Amino acid sequence: MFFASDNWAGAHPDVAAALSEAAGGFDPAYGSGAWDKRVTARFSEIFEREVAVFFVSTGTAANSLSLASVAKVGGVVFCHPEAHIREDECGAPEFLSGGLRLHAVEGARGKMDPALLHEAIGLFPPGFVHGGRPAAVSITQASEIGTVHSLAEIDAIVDVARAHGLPLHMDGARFANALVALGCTPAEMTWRRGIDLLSFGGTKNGCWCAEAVVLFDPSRAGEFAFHHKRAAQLFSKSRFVAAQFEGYFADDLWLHNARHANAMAQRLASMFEGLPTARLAWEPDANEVFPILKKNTADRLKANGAAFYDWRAPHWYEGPIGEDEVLCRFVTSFATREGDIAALFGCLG
Ligand SMILES: Cc1ncc(COP(=O)(O)O)c(C=O)c1O
Ligand SMILES: C[C@@H](O)[C@H](N)C(=O)O
Repeated sequence: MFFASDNWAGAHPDVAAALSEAAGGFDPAYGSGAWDKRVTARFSEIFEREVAVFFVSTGTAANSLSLASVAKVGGVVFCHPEAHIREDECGAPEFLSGGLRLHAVEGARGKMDPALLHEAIGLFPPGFVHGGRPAAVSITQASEIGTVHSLAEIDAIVDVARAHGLPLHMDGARFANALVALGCTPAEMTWRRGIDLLSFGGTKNGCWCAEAVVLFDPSRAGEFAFHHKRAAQLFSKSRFVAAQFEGYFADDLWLHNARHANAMAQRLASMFEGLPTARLAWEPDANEVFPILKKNTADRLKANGAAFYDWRAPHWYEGPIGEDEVLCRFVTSFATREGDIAALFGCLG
């Protein structure tokens, strides 16, 4: 009954098979081999335009290098207070960019409020060296609290960023989950809306260790390559990341995995809503479920072997959480089975 994180799930057998298949023979190293070229071409097909792709080891690396590539001296990146780049990357974006600062912009359900974003950017008037200067805007899709920006919500954020001449980064650690939740195309959810740089995550959705930075303006690849190498993210045997993505994209496995994970989250959510000792803090849009449980219910689930996290209530969340209650996070994945959910609730009798 593992619901702590989709990071706990293993690799999908088809991705594992693709990796094994790539083990034999020789192929040029450092991103210049046949696998690399094939997978870069596949990314361009998926996004319906030529893109530059750089494999990295973690989502933190993808986020940090994306932001480093648009950094300026005294630069400020605008993101939600709960953004992973601000809360869970130990200063890597700031460090790898040579000192970018992250400025939090409030908004409900894990998504920045465009009006507040416009206001925040205005706090940094041109030439006011003391405060620094705007450098980029970053959104997370799907968000850290399992919500998904609608296309209109992305447009509203992009409009503000464009009005101020700022590039847009998307943290897509759970990109596939958001994509299938919206039912749109990868292009519609990214560059056609004005997204410039994408952290594309495969690890949580069935890969062993496969993350990538996707540049929708391939002319930026030359400069990005130096950020990538300096951060020690240029894999010598990059074919083994490429091979994972090849298996991941084959027969739309990535979309099937994400649809399954999201469906399991919906199932989990409906089960919580049927419990007298639980209620949903907010509806899940993707594969993360946030119920408020009676503490003794949470304790019983853990005592029976369920793995999930207690979660700090976001400050935009106004719903009451009683003294005898706790907000929790349950994450589903491609590997979650109906039986896992039945077992979770079975132990409550
Ligand atoms: C929203 C989000 N972004 C990025 C990441 C990347 O993190 P990591 O560096 O652990 O791969 C995670 C990890 O779970 C995440 O939840
Ligand atoms: C750091 C932790 O939050 C991780 N990103 C997860 O979602 O499980």
